[in-house]
Order: sequence, then structure tokens, then C-alpha cells
Amino acid sequence: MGVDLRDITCLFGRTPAVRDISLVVPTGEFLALVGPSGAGKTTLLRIIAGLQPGYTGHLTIGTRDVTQVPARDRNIGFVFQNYALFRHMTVADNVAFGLQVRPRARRPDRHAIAARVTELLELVQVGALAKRYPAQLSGGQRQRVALARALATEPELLLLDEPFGALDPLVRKEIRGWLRGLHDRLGLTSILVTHDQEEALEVADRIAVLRDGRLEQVGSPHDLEDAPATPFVHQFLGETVTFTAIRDHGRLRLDGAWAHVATTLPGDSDAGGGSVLLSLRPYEIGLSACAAGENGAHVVAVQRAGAFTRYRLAPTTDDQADTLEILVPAILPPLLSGARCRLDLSRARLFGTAARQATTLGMAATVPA
Ligand SMILES: Nc1ncnc2c1ncn2[C@@H]1O[C@H](COP(=O)(O)OP(=O)(O)OP(=O)(O)O)[C@@H](O)[C@H]1O
Repeated sequence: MGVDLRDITCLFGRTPAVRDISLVVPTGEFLALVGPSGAGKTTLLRIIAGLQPGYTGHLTIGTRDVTQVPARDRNIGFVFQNYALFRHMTVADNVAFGLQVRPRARRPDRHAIAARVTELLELVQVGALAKRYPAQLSGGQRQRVALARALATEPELLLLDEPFGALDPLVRKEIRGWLRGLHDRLGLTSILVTHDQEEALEVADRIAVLRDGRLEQVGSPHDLEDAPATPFVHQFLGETVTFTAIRDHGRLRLDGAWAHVATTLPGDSDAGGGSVLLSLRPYEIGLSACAAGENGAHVVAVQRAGAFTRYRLAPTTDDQADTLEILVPAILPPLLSGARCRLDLSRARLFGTAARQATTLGMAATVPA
């Protein structure tokens, strides 16, 4: 069941928690909602769930305008981090609960409920734990049971708010891969709120980045990495190294402390002036030995970091304030501390001050540098 949000705004007092968000989540998609704390992720999820009154705009789930439809009639499954299981009920009773509280006309009989519970517990791989109480389960098992409970009423839309937040990283990694498989097998539409960018990049078809209640960008992990709409999106999804450059008749030149360092820069499709932000992942910067007479960056420190070598570089021998750290695959011949080198920044995304457009080298390569 797809979701269509149109011009959704939600105020708490006079403070907007969600501002004018329009977003379509097609049937079958796995969407991750990410953003800093307070960005409005939970509020948006609660609006879709029907748990958040007082918003404006239009919300369609499937083909139904549900703006005025209460939560219990939306046929949605929820799993929240703190959505504790009922402690006094067994695992099986917890999962059966959603079916048992249905009005008599829509409630399956006792045998059908028992069969459904068995099927769901098998599905989430906790079939042997049906008679246990929540206190007798591990965190990962509890979240699987919470998921089985959410799926009991056969929702077509699954909303997950930090469902794995309390789990240790290894269990978390395993359970999210498993959740993605379940989503595909059951043909669900899922929306996952997460603080964990890696989790979002790993499981989601598309990621919606929220900031201050606004939708900053929505796209596939690939889109967001290759063509982030704003520096914020690029920085939010991973570590970055940034430089400022000046636009000068279709060419770029670095500004500030790095201006005189030998550098290969990306092409620029904008022939105007002004300054540009160059943003790269630390492992996207290339290092090579300087040509004779070139003014290279200074290698201040070299340290092996797993599959990478971590270099600390400075623009001059006595500038310690502007150093930057980059990662280079450790299989490349190492440069020694004290060496001088040319920087290859050609993989940078460019963010113009006016247009806020991202350009990758691939997109800009048709324009002579
Ligand atoms: N019931 C409420 N009353 C007043 N303000 C609220 C309420 N719920 C949320 N807010 C505010 O709305 C904004 C968005 O909150 P929300 O919980 O949606 O953010 P979030 O992105 O989910 O944050 P987190 O990642 O920390 O959970 C925040 O500024 C928050 O303080």
C-alpha cells in the first residue's frame, strides 16, 4: 500500500515540527527517514500512523484519503523501540492480541488465531519461544516478537521507529538484513526511522533526509551519494572533507590556506563567479608525488588504519591550523611523513552558493576545466 503525503505541516504550539512535506512512497518500497535529532522523523511517522492529531495537508494510504481516519482503521503495523511487549502475556498471547481485540464480526475464531500466531512466530524465527514471557527473551528476540505482533493483522504498511536502537551492533546488523528479506517476501511497504545512516544506506530503496522539519532530499542511496542536493545531505551521510574554491570563467581555484598547493580540481559547468564548496569523502582524495617545482601539500603524519592509510596533511610546513585527514587504500605505495604531494580533488561534489546544485565530475566533465 503506497503512501502519498501532500503539504503536511504539524505545529507544536507555534513551533513547526514538520514543515510542508510532500512525499510519495510507492507500494513495495522500503523508505528510510533520517535526520538529526529533532528533525521531525517521529512526528512524520506518527502522522502516517494516525497517532498525531493537529496537522494540516493531505494523507493518502493506498487509494484512501485517511486524513480523517483514526489509527485503528488504517491497517498499519507499527514497531517502535519503546513499544514494549505486554509483560504479563506470553509471546504467543502478545502476537494474538491484535486479532483478539478486533470487533466480533471481524475476529477470526480461536483456532484460526492460534494457527496465525504459530505461522508468524515461525516467520520471525522464534517459534520455540511461544510460551515464554518477554522478560525471558533477548533484545533481538523481543524485537522479532514485536514485529510478529505488528504483522498479525496483515498490514500492508509497516512503520518502524528506531526498532533496533536498543540492540547491540552485531545483532542489529543481522536483524536488519533479515527485516529487509521479510519486507520483500511479504510484499510490504515499509517506512523506517533510524539514526543510523549505515542502516538506512544498507536496507532502504530510498532515503528521505529531514532537517528542521523540512525534506532536504529524497533519493536512492546511490543518488544521495553521487548527487547530494546540499552539503548537509553529503555531510549527514558520512564523513566529509571540504574546501572552498572561487569560480573564475569556467575554472575553479582553491581559496584560503590551500590556494597555493598543487591540486587537480573538477571541471565546473558554471561559467559565473562566486565561491563554491567542494565536498569529498576522505577516501576520494588522491595523492601523488609532486612534479619538480610544484608546491605540494605536506605529509604531517602517516598511520595505518585497516585497509587504508590515514594521512594528515598541511598546506605548508608551518600551518598546523588547516590540516586535514584523508584515507588512501593501503595497497598503494605509502608516502612518508615529511613528503610533499599533489592532491587530486576531481571527485568532489560542488555546491554553488546560489544554485545549491551538486555536480559530480562525471556530470561536469563535458566542460573544459
Ligand atoms: N508532543 C510534543 N510537544 C511539543 N513539541 C514536540 C512534541 N513532540 C515533538 N516535539 C518537537 O518537535 C520536533 C520534532 O520532534 P521529533 O520527535 O519528530 O524529531 P525526531 O527527528 O524524531 O527526533 P529524534 O531523532 O531525537 O527522535 C522537536 O523539536 C521536538 O522537540
